[in-house]
Amino acid sequence: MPTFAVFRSLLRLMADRTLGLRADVAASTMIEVLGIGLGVLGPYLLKLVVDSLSAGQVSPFPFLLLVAAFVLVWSGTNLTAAWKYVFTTRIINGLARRLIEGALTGHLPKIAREREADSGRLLGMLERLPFSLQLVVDGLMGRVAPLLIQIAVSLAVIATLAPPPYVVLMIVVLVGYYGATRLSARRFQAQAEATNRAAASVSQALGDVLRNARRVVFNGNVEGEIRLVAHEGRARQASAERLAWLLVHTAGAQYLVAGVGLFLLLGLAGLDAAHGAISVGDFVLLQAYAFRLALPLGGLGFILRQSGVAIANIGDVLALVGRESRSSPATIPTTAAAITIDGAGFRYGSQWVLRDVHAEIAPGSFVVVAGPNGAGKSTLARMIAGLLSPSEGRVRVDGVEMEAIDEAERYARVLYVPQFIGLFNRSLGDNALYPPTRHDEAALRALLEDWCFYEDGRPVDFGLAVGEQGERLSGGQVQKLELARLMGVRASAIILDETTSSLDAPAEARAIGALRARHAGVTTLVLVTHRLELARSADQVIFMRDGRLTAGRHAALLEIDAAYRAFCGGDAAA
Ligand SMILES: Nc1ncnc2c1ncn2[C@@H]1O[C@H](COP(=O)(O)OP(=O)(O)OP(=O)(O)O)[C@@H](O)[C@H]1O
Repeated sequence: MPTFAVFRSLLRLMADRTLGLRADVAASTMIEVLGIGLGVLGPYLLKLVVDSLSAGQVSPFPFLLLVAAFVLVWSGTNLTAAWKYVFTTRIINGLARRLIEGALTGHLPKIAREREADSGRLLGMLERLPFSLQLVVDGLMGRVAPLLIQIAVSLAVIATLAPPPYVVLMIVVLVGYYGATRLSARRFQAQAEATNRAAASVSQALGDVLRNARRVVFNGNVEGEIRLVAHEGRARQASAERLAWLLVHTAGAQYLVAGVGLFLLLGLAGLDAAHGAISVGDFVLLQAYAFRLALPLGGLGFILRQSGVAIANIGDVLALVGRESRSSPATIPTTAAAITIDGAGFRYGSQWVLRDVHAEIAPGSFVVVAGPNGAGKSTLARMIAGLLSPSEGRVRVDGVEMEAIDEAERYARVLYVPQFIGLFNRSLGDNALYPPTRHDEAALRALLEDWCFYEDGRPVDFGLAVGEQGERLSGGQVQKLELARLMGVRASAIILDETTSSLDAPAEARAIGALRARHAGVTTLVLVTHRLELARSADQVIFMRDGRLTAGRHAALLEIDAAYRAFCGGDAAA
């Protein structure tokens, strides 16, 4: 995102009434204006001190008054900088909060839908955001505007005190400085974006290793992974160094212009002062303003280097904000879904994994989707749930194509339970009662105890911290918890993508039996599974192989589909 677009978006957010930052922006601007005023006044008071000294006769009281005023103004200038920080901190926190909320609202649905979504990269991006805002809002926007004002005020003051050639000289120097900066700006921005991408790759690599700590450690590859992360780190470092060198070249050109200008200014002013054309005080004033301009311009170089990467980071986050709006609360469906799969197919990129499949799923029925690994079962399940749009044909729920329905409505109608149930690192109760379940704790506890949540019959502790991804629970317990939660969910259809894979056969039969009884007639249940115990009692089996499907009752499929017979193996006889 171009730098000015980033600035524009940030300014718009600062002015947004709902964000409540207007008062802080106004306060920080007023303090800045005060600081600039004092900053301009300081050198002028110093000139008066020097002039009164050069005049020879110094009366102590007015002189000390002048010195006191100078010291007060000097202290005030520094105090305003600290005072302003209180308000910029509020502005930065407000912006960070809004941007992080916006990015989560906009991007979470994408992460949920797409398997390739990369949460490590996003986490790094959001973690770097407050620091990036600090650099851009406080460092760049907070300094460039005052700097420009300061330049204008300094020029105006010099114009009133010094002969016109000095003003012309200063303008020429500033234009030259701007030109030297502008020349390398494009390369600088491209390199800053590359450095930001390299930083994101480090976040991604680190996130990946941390998430897979067990795989790394148990396979004895800590060294290998550290090397991999270090490799990404070196790439980031190399990119940051290239950025720093670009800045050195830019600074070289800038200071060549500024140095020549300063030499001419001080040289001419010194000679004029020596000849009495200007006073020594005027000379002091000129050099003070010249340095007042040169010092912040020099500091700007460092800010520019840091903020180039920061702007790229903020641009990335801004690009995620508002791509999807926060959905309005969905109406809770009251009838079971009828699902029609009509010539549907799906391809990932150019690779077709499903072609021209047809099936009808009756409302309120229990359907088992079975088939070998990679046959396309999850892909079909995700198409039914409206997470993937068919690449050909149509999938309709109650006669409506899912992509035509608002996202919140879509998920309220058809609830998809993914293959991997990642629990929150919260209490067992928080996970078990996670929305949209409407169960109460007592009912859920009774259910879990009935399903032998603990083999030894221990009471279920709802306050238990389950750990990251629920790792303090067994795989079967996680699935029992999820299935128990679903007992309290109201939806037109629930798609269980291998949600029973860790349960033993009796536990699976009991949990699915309970779900069927609970949702009888009001919810269509679709279970993706490799195990065929439940296929026998299902209202329909959808058997998938090589991206195609056959559908029917278990017994009928055994009759007509040799592949299904082979897939069932020993079960076929049963
Ligand atoms: N995001 C993706 N990008 C590219 N290919 C994908 C993606 N997701 C799945 N696939 C491919 O699509 C094919 C079908 O995958 P799918 O997960 O639907 O199969 P499945 O029948 O559910 O398999 P399993 O029983 O092993 O879970 C596989 O070859 C898989 O590699």
